[in-house]
Amino acid sequence: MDDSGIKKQNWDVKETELFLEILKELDMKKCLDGRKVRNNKLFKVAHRRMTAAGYHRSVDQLKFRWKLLKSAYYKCKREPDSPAPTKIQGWWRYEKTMVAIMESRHPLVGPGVNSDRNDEVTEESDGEASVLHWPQPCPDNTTQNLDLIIKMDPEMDSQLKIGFIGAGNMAFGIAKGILSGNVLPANVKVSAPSSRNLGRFQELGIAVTHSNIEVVCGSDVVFVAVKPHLVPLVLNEIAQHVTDRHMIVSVAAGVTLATLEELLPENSVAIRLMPNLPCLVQEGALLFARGSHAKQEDGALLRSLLHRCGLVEEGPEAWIDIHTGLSGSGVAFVYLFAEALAEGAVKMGMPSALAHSIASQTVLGAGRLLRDSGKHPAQLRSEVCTPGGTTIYGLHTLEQGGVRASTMSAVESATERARELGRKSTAGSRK
Ligand SMILES: NC(=O)C1=CN([C@@H]2O[C@H](COP(=O)(O)OP(=O)(O)OC[C@H]3O[C@@H](n4cnc5c(N)ncnc54)[C@H](O)[C@@H]3O)[C@@H](O)[C@H]2O)C=CC1
Ligand SMILES: O=C(O)[C@@H]1CCC=N1
Repeated sequence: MDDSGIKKQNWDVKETELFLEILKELDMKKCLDGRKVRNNKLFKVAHRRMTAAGYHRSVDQLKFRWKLLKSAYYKCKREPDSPAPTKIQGWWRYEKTMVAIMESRHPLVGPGVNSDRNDEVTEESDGEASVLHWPQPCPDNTTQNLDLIIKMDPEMDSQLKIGFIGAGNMAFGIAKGILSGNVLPANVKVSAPSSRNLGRFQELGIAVTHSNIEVVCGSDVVFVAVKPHLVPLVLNEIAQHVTDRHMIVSVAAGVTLATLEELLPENSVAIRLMPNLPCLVQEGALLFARGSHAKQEDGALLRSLLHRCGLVEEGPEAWIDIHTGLSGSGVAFVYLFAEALAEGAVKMGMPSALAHSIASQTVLGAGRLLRDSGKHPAQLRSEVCTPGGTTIYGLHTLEQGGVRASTMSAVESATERARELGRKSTAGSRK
């Protein structure tokens, strides 16, 4: 076979970064066990995702690129002080992600272990790109992880039918996020009693109806996005149409999995999700908990659907109310702070429009730096403070106003309120 096309590839930075991010997200450490068939599946998923992003590389090209990246990683690991040049141009850009990928599979690559450090290649050398030599079989959960990856295959998302009951702000935020992934607008339907909010969904190409039952009958995944007190009413209405085909995802604050499961037919797959409004701009923070009949792969499917909405995490149900206070409601606390920042500037004489525009950019920049640097907020705060400078004077004033205690109390109150709504929904569902 002529493999010159495999060896001579010009990869640009963005493409390589995307490839590594995909491998990291697919958690390849758990999936590659040296068996060619599994490697192939993993690289096929990566190939589809790269293609969807506009990068057309064959599976063999991806494997060869990965082999070169691994080779560079081992070179640097062997000679940390003055690594020999690698065959990867601009290697330093990728080193951090490679370390994250490789070192998360630490038990397999540590010193003295039969690691794959000897399978280095250069672009001119061996070129046996189709077999990756992984050191030893992964534990038995490999098959399960592979199932998860296959569930997360974007092609699968594109075939799913998604329904929303309720056409409010949160349904719109999630729908926008989902559509920026692999779900097609033609596969989405939303219902609400009045047409008032439906227009903006139609603008996205989503079908609309006034019938909740129509949404359920035409969907695999149904998001229940009505106000919490309406959840029992809606679930009573749709229950007899819910089958084992469905995954019912409630975003209602406080409404517990126990309530959802009580109102749905036996063995229904129910998930409790707490999103937040920045899903609208794909910067949401979402936490979900699975009901007693929702399997790990149902969680993986939901993650895959929502991955463009922002950060998606799974946790025990007890954390959902806390997340509601921290993040579902927390965005409103941040807006209050942004508004107050701007008003402070207006008070000092700046035009309002400019003050608000700078306040929003300040919140955005502070948030991105906090997330991307991985530093503790106190560390970043100290980096802004010059001794005797302006910031420490301002911080002193904030502390005198009790901003820290009142923010903590705000999260606490919102969490408690979510718990209270949960108790009410449980009582309501038993009536
Ligand atoms: N807005 C937010 O930032 C967040 C909201 N949530 C939760 O999301 C849910 C929805 O909240 P929002 O979107 O803010 O509310 P919203 O008031 O904007 O939307 C509610 C929608 O439900 C529709 N509706 C009312 N009765 C209905 C029925 N019987 N059948 C079908 N649709 C019906 C309304 O027409 C409206 O379109 C709530 O349970 C809330 O706790 C969760 C996280 C954040
Ligand atoms: O205020 C509420 O009840 C909803 C839940 C979290 C954000 N908004």
